[in-house]
Amino acid sequence: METIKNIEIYELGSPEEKSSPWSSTILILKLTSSDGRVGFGEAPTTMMTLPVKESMNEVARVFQGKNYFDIEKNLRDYYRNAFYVAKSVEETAALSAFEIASWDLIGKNLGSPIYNLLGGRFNEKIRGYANGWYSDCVSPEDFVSKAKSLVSRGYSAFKFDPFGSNYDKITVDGVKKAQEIVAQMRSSLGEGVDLLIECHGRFSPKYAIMAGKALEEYNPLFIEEPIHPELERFLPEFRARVDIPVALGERLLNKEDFARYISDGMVDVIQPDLTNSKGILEAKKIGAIAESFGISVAYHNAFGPVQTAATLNVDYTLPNFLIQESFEESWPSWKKNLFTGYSVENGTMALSGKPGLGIEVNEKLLENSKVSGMEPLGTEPPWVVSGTFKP
Ligand SMILES: O=C(O)C(=O)C[C@H](O)[C@H](O)CO
Ligand SMILES: [Mg+2]
Repeated sequence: METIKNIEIYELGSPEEKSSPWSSTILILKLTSSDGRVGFGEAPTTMMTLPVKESMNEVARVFQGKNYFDIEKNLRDYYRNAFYVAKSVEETAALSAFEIASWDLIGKNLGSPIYNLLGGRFNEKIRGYANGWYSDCVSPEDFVSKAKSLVSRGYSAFKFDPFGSNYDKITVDGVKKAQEIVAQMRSSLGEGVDLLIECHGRFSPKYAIMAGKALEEYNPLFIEEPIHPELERFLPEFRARVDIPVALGERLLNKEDFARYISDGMVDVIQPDLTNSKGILEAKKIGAIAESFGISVAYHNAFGPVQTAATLNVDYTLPNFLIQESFEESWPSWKKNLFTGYSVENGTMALSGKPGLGIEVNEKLLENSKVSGMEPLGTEPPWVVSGTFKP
């Protein structure tokens, strides 16, 4: 029986090269098995780096010495012991890292890419959309100029948050400014490009409807997290009043949450983040739940390279896959060079096809990028693309 022997947690970053404020550090898990194989996982950070890192130490108490093939049993074993915390984002994020690293070991043990163990390549091409590209963009011209440079590199879909510093409420001027940005993006880039509107869950319901209705005529592919996440009971009204598909899911933590949102008519496109919602197998199960309701999947992917590789392995296998988020174009070099094994070219994402996740680590960079703790908060919330939370 092959077991999990060594567990190492790396908090990585670079004081010189900041990444997106919410992921200027990443948490990488390295599992070494009794048969000498190495598997990598990743947990997200945002405002929770240290709690997630501590939760990984808690989860290690369950996974240490276990058979890494026993994905279902090991996660259930944690759940049965955790009692109070099994649905905290810190715990599900920590569990995700161990689950992803276990799959990396499984694929390497069997000599197979993970996607071939989950149903194979239903999708040959994975269309990516760019996020993170619009730092310091305030005017419509700013957004268009940066987007055009990515169009020239093959991207045909762009996610962006055009709402500046509006929060809870939005002013008439704020709606007008957002409308001008989206209108200019549409008129300059044409109908062949998909526009994905990010709200970051910033609005109260009525203001979300006001903002959403102002953007209908530009036919966005979807509008993401229009309403504060705790006010999800108003999403059916938003969907009835605004003729733009609603996307959400990065903050949902398990298949039960997604089943509830879908069956209660709250969402049109789901966006699970498999480093928040317990990893690869849960992501596949969530995708199947959505498929049974005719709902598409566009996995959230905003942190690091192990997350991208794990997500791509699931993307390949989903009949109801829609489009894949990528921040790679805006990553600093330390994050870009940490692993090799997948590509993001001309707006299309692809894995190497090597066993496991399909990626290889740069050991030297792994050792040399160790940091401790997030940088202090700035003048903007850490969840925005830098330089955009402006009136
Ligand atoms: O990528 C997205 O959809 C985001 O909303 C990015 C968020 O700012 C990030 O995930 C916060 O942790
Ligand atoms: Mg989002």
